[in-house]
Amino acid sequence: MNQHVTAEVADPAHSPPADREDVVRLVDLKRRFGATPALDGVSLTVRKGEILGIIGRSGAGKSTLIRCLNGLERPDTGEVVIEGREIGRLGERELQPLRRRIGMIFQHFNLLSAKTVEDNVALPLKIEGRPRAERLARAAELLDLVGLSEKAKAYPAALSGGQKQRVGIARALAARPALLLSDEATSALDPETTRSILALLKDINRRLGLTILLITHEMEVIRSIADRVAVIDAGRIVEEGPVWSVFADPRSAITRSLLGGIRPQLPDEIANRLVPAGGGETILRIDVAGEAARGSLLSDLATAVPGPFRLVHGGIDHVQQQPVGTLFLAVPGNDADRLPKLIAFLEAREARVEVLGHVAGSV
Ligand SMILES: Nc1ncnc2c1ncn2[C@@H]1O[C@H](COP(=O)(O)OP(=O)(O)OP(=O)(O)O)[C@@H](O)[C@H]1O
Repeated sequence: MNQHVTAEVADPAHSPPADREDVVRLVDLKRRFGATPALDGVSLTVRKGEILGIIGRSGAGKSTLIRCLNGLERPDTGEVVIEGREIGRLGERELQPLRRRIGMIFQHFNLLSAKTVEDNVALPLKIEGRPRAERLARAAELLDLVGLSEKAKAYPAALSGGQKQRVGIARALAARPALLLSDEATSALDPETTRSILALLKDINRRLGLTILLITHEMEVIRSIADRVAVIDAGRIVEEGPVWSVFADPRSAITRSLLGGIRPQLPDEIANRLVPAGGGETILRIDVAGEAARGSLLSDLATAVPGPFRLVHGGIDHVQQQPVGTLFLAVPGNDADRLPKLIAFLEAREARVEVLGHVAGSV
């Protein structure tokens, strides 16, 4: 892939953010289908230059949110403001140019099979009535950006899924949008291709300052590239914040459940032996992040509260360059004073500690 953005690509619409102005602002959006509140008071902003991930389970309201954003659906109440313009009051004709400010990529790519790769990429410019030479020049520039120059004359059927999505990304950028809206864009791809597409999106975001709103049901996608995450459930935003802090300290049950697969869990062979009370060993779950996870927490703990403990599972991971970790400790012994001291020491270091239970003997 071309690692250098040409001056022609890095136009003002793509320049890095000078300030934190909002590209999209949703204010108390409500949309009901019969008795179902698909959106139940959603307020959100997408800031210029950021990658915001919206995650939710099936039926949470993600598609309705997207349709309200691109004007295909009118909310019952609330405002959709794109680059400072409230789209709710606009007629279909006024909506068209605003829609072009949003480039979209889709789970199933939505390429036109009868058109070549370069014509697919150039399609938004054709709709704008741009001359063919200009369209093809822009398509060539974008195919270079996504690393597919040699496929310009190929038809979509000759491409792999990952290549098709690269074409989709190039097409979404053709009209120099203010926002790239990614609707489950990696859900149909294998893990390796997913990683390469997410890396491409991150790269485009960094180098061109492109604002991205990414809708997904996979926490791994959020973790790989988003700056901020909003969790939607039953039409409401139940949690929102920088990705690393939501990973480190998920507040809602739905976030914890969405994180379930990628946060360390107590191995079954220990979890199955847990009992609420008794002798043997006490099993602690310790969640740490940021500064607390950077220091020498465990050796400091051993010095401050002498006596044995063992790390039985877990470790420190990195999310957005921030350490985020979960440690499972087994603390033997029946010194009733020691456990509260251990917990107090850890909490003073801003770790969250949970006593999961006890195992007879040792784990
Ligand atoms: N046109 C419609 N008519 C009736 N109910 C609808 C309609 N569109 C959405 N809903 C309902 O609104 C709720 C939110 O649906 P939505 O499609 O926005 O969720 P989603 O998060 O995109 O789900 P998925 O990931 O499965 O696509 C669901 O209960 C859905 O059944």
